[in-house]
Amino acid sequence: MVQSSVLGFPRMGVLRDLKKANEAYWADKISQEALLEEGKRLRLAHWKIQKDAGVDIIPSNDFAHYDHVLDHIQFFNAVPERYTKQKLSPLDEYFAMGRGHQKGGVDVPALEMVKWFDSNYHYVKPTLQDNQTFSLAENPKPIREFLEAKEAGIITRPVLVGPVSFLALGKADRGSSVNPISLLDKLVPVYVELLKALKAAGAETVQIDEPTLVFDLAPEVKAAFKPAYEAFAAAGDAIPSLVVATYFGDIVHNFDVLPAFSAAKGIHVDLVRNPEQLEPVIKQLGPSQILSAGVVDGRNIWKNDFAKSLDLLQTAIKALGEDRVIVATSSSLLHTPHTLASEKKLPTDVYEWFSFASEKVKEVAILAKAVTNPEAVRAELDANAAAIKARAESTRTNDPKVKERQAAVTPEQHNRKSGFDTRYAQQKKHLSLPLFPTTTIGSFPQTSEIRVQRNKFTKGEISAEEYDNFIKKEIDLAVSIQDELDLDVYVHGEPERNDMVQYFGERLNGYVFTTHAWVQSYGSRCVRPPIIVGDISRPAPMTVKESKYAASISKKPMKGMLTGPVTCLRWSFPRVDVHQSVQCQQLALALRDEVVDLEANGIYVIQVDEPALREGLPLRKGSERDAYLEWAVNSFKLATAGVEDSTQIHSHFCYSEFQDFFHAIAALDADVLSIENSKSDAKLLKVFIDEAYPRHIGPGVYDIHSPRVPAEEEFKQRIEEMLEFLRPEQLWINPDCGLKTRKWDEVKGALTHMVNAAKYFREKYANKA
Ligand SMILES: Nc1nc2c(c(=O)[nH]1)N[C@@H](CNc1ccc(C(=O)N[C@@H](CCC(=O)N[C@@H](CCC(=O)N[C@@H](CCC(=O)O)C(=O)O)C(=O)O)C(=O)O)cc1)CN2
Ligand code: MET
Ligand SMILES: [Zn+2]
Repeated sequence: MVQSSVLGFPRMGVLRDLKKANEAYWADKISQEALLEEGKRLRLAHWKIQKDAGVDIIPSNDFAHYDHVLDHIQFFNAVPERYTKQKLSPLDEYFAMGRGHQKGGVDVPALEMVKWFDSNYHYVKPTLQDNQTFSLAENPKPIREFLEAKEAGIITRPVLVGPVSFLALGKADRGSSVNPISLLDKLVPVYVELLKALKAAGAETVQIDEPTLVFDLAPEVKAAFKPAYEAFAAAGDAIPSLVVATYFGDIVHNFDVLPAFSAAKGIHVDLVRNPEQLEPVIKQLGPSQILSAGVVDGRNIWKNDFAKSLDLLQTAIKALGEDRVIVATSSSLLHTPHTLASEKKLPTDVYEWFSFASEKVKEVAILAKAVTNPEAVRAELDANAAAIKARAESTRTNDPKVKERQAAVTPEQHNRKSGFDTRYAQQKKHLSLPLFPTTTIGSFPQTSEIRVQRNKFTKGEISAEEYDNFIKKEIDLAVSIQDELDLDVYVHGEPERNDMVQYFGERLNGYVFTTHAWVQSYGSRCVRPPIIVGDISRPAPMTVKESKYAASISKKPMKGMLTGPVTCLRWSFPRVDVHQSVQCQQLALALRDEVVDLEANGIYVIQVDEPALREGLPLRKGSERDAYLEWAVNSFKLATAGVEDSTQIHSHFCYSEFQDFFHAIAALDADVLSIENSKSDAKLLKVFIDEAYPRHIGPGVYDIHSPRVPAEEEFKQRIEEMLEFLRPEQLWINPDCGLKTRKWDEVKGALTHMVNAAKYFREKYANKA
């Protein structure tokens, strides 16, 4: 019999229940018991959804109150001393690592949080010491949750991040220099202890995730698999059997690692991303090893094409036999929304094209039956074929006008009229900016008042005019505060935007959007990615009204604010029927019109944000990366190059790893770049001298993720450090990202100090000149 399996289920619940419970607990509105009870309720509900769908292998320990990697940090007792010494309850210590803790005399910042592979999910980085030790926490979470499910009558397959990936995804703590992978010998025995305990509790199999296998691995990381998995093999029957799971890429380039898993029961591979790895992987399996075939997409919301999946599954069964193939999701379903059933406003034809997590678990179960006995699920197969056909034939997907315009794109459209020196000379005259110009990244606090008014407008409780007037008042407030702060380039504050991507999706043809399709981004923060269903075009200006109004009441240059084509694409659910480069170029053309319209309406500084440009970089070096960089950079240039030399194009990136990516950022040819650098060493800026970067740069001078207001001295010191690497006439002074998650008093305090520091250097350098 072919079995079905799910690698992980989303945690938030139907109505973002977990977000609400966590935030209520943080605000002291509910007790710790109430929060833990809510977690338990959600886990049970999610197991039941999978059981009722007929899934054979259901995961446990995939749930997390904040992040699953953070769970491992805690149950392996790898919590840095700055947290343990606070003697908080385990739950509070856990949240302190996730989001910092400032309460009752305790003041510790959060651990670093970074992107999970190429997704918009963020995990907490294991932060390791030179003298790091590991041990198993008392009553560790994987055991607790396994028993919880068992009590409810479900024998689950616990999920663990494997030891090599756990270490490889970590880093040395500040002040330590340990190479994380060198800690393997200390960590593996603790895994063995945990696996033994799981076996004793009744677990037959464990899913052990080693997703780093899709990367190009450093030799010492690659070499770590053998000793780790030999230690597991040596434990024999004392531990459950293991299925080693990989996802988000292919593992063919790491086949020399596979012998390390010879004692494992099976290997899971992502056949959505890389179907071509199926046959080579089959050849690599040991004589009785199982293939877990990831055919149902964990990263996107399209209904599975059963005919296509069944083809892959048949190939596997022919080679391995029914008992050695498991039908699975490609990855955890963490990256998909909870259920399509909540969507009451989708066009009916389009509704039939999608599957969210609760529907995907049914697909896995149906495929497992269909592959050996199609007649048993004939109705489901027919309905699926009809839905796939309807989408293929839909007129929604095709817009001949968009295609015509794409066919007519010329190389010249990607280039500004003149080089930077000529442009800058004109911009200087036109904008009359001082040395060390100050600005912000776009958003100002999204207050609860703003959310309430938007919600009322969405529900029809206030009219469009009332909502517009409210937004105007918010812009008035933002402008008057910037007057007081004496900033140099203003922003309107983005009060009209629910989210920097969703907002644009809602204004473009070719998109549909949802009402409840939330996906966790980090901790309790969620996003509702809009869905690209067809060719994209712009029916009308999207931001001109607000920017024009803001400019009309402002005595300084007003910066227009757009989300770039790559970020719009990456933070949406893209189509899978045309290449992403095609969708990105369509977005670029729509944004190009917006940029030109902003300019025509008196906006002469325009920022096009691309924070997802780096995240979209293919995980492995090589030709795929080069191809991505070419179309991604071209899309940005196409979107922005339609303006006069005197109009200044800014772009913003909020991640610090720009070194390996420098050439792509430089190739964008933006007049001004703002980058997140506040948490890293200013030395990283050296690349800008080494590469003789000619244009202007605003490395974030402070971290907006923290409520903390840095002193004026800290700003001065930071700027002083930056001036070691950047020329004074090149340097802008700005925060490291938008201020939407902050409160107004924090913003005013920090920006006052920031502007004062800029003025200090302005004076100092004026005297020098
Ligand atoms: N798409 C995207 N990805 C990103 C970022 C980003 O800004 N956008 N930033 C980086 C970090 N990730 C982030 C992700 C989410 C949030 C965030 O603040 N999310 C908000 C939701 C934002 C939103 O869409 N809000 C809507 C809907 C608000 C809402 O909750 N409405 C209630 C009803 C209104 C109420 O009574 O509160 C509901 O629908 O239930 C709005 O403002 O209109 C949240 O989780 O709280 C921040 C950073 C990387 N990835
Ligand atoms: N303009 C956007 C903002 O200020 C850029 C955010 S990048 C995640 O919020
Ligand atoms: Zn940002």
